[in-house]
Amino acid sequence: MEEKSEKKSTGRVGKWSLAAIGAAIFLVLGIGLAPRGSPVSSLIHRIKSCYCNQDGLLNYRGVVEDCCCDYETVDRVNSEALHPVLQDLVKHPFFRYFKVKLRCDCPFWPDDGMCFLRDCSVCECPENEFPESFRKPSGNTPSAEHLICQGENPESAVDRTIDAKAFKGWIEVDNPWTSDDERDNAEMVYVNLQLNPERYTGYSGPPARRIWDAVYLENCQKYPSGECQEKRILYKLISGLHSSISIHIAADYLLDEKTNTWGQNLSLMYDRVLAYPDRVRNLYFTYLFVLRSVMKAADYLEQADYDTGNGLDDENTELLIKRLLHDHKLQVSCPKPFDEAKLWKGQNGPELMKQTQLRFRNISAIMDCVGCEKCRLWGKLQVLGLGTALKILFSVNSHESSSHHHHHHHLQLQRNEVIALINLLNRLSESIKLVHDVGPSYQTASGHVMSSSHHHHVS
Ligand SMILES: Cc1cc2nc3c(=O)[nH]c(=O)nc-3n(C[C@H](O)[C@H](O)[C@H](O)COP(=O)(O)OP(=O)(O)OC[C@H]3O[C@@H](n4cnc5c(N)ncnc54)[C@H](O)[C@@H]3O)c2cc1C
Repeated sequence: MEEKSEKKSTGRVGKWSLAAIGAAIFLVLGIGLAPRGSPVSSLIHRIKSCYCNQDGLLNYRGVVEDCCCDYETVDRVNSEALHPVLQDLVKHPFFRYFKVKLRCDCPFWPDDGMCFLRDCSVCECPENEFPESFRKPSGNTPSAEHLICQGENPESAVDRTIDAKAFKGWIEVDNPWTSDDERDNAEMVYVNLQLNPERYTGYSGPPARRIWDAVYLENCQKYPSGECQEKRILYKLISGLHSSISIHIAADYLLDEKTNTWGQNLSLMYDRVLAYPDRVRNLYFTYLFVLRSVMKAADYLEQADYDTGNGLDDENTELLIKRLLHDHKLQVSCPKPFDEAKLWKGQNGPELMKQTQLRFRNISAIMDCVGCEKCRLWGKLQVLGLGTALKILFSVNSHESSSHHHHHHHLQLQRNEVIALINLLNRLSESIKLVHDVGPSYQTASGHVMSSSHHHHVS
């Protein structure tokens, strides 16, 4: 396998050099000839924001499309400021427990074999592992029948061990962008996200492909060039999330099943994401979009109640949230990562928004059809996170006053939405860092398909 990939990657560098020369010729000719505002000039603008330098390495420069910050700033602020804070934050009790309906309740393909595979490991989870106040809303712990729906690989099962105290004081409110409802308590279980990292699970082939196809083909097709921002947004958000998922699979991959060796599979990262500049650009877009929503909800997030009954941890959570929201580097170099006020303004604005909302709800429902439990967990969490970002940016007070003060007066989030939002931002932040750190090194070391320094054995 290694040999095959080596050959592939050597060929790739050649292809990149040719692509670089081609792009340079195209730019030189195109800039002079294309009239302003024409499709060609918009294409040139896009190519200008991503080009290959003299070494043939892929390099991202300029402002991230549809956003307000450039690639270098995103990389710098992310690595130096946001990534370390987010990594710390998601380990705290408030952010590590996610309430989720894990039952595979697919409304689209009821006969999907994957969804009926049962494994009773969860039955062993003793009821006293759920803190008292976790159990109260639903009356009792959900039955094993309700809890279970996992794929055939051991890697795909969700570890449901719980070890902390409860949350309180959060209001349960609607989100017009998503289909799951936190109030649907009978079906919900709590999952410790730290015990269930998003990584390789072996979920692939036609079942996985069917999900992605349904997401893209039925709900957010790739837009033709020249399409308005409102029509691009959903595709870009999902594509950015898809890139992030692929990067996490490649970053934590089962390299050798026999010895249970996990590590980075850089050739996979390249083949699935880095080889497609569009997918990388969409990752940056999604990151900035979600980051903007967090910044817009700053007042709300700062005043929210992070009490889980773990004194010092909860105080730290509040401090870290403040640090994230008021980071000096971020405020100075990227104060408004995305400008949501520009959207839905035209005559068709409200109608387009309604369509986008319906499509997003559909995508959210499709997550119930993911036939691998761990993938479903992270799929649902991240789609809820995106839905929360969309709600913050577009649904709060959209028909009333748009004044700053008014906006915050009306914003209401479920605890679970906040958990999903911050965990999503952390996942995207990790992906941005991985692309930035290992992308160029992979291309330089063209013969090495896997990084040998990152392997680890798990017993
Ligand atoms: C919601 C969800 C969560 C998942 N989580 C996990 C997980 O945690 N661990 C795990 O091992 N597997 C997970 N999977 C499976 C994983 O995403 C892949 O489907 C699987 O690894 C097979 O990959 P593939 O190479 O066939 O391409 P896929 O990733 O399945 O892509 C399918 C097609 O979509 C297009 N495409 C790919 N990437 C992009 C992009 N960024 N933007 C636009 N179009 C794109 C391409 O045409 C590609 O052929 C998940 C799947 C889903 C649907």
